[in-house]
Amino acid sequence: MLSIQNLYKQFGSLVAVNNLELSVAPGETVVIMGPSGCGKSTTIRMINRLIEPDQGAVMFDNVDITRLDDAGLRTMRKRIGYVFQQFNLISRLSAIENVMLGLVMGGQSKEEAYGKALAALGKVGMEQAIDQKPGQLSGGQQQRVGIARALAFEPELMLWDEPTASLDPMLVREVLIVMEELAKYRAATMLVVTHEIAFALHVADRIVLMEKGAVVETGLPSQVFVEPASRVGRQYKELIEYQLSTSASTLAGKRIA
Ligand SMILES: Nc1ncnc2c1ncn2[C@@H]1O[C@H](COP(=O)(O)OP(=O)(O)OP(=O)(O)O)[C@@H](O)[C@H]1O
Repeated sequence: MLSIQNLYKQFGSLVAVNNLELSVAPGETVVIMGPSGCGKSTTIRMINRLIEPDQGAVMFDNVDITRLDDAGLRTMRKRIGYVFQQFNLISRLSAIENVMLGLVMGGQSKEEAYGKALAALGKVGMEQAIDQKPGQLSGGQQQRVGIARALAFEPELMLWDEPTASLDPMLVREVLIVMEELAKYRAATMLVVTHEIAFALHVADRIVLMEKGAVVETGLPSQVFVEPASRVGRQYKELIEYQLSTSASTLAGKRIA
């Protein structure tokens, strides 16, 4: 469904993405991980051209997104949902107005947009708060509205750029649960950049590990995190083992276990 070929991006003298190759099959949930600055966000943003690639192709349904003109790109973006790290909601608009806005701007009638926005807010468990303004919502609720805004277009592909990174740790879970549900029901093909290891282990069909702008390893979570073939994979394995051992001993020490 999505095939990224030879993708390259340089900022000044810094090579952020270096001839990256990556494919995602229909319905798959692929999680991209790797150290800070390895080019994850730049890659995901080049797919819908929030960042223009210097070279390479992004084939989606046999169309090269990098070669689309403005009108073609606008049409294509309706098929590709994008969830940002920052929620980017408009503070003077209610939750449902935020979700409706893109639909109405895309030419849909208010009635049609309202119906789709309501359904999308229902999918993220926000039907009780449709009239609240962003300032009245928690960070987790705001991000769920951000997810509904993408879902309202019924996208075939959803791109997630660190969707929990701006959240208080106590609110991360509610967003991960929504993402897990979407992955479970294959609501869309999902390409997710995240540092949430538990989500990657539990929900991803496939993990892609990046280092220095390129893919260094790809495989099932059970392969990549258990028998890693790359340096980055071994670092994640050690991190997971450390987290498991410290949580187990802490729980035992606190007599919770
Ligand atoms: N607009 C820009 N101008 C200059 N350098 C940039 C720009 N955007 C990203 N970079 C640099 O490109 C490299 C890759 O950045 P990117 O944000 O893609 O990394 P990342 O893997 O998503 O990191 P993180 O996990 O910290 O978000 C980094 O060295 C970053 O500083």
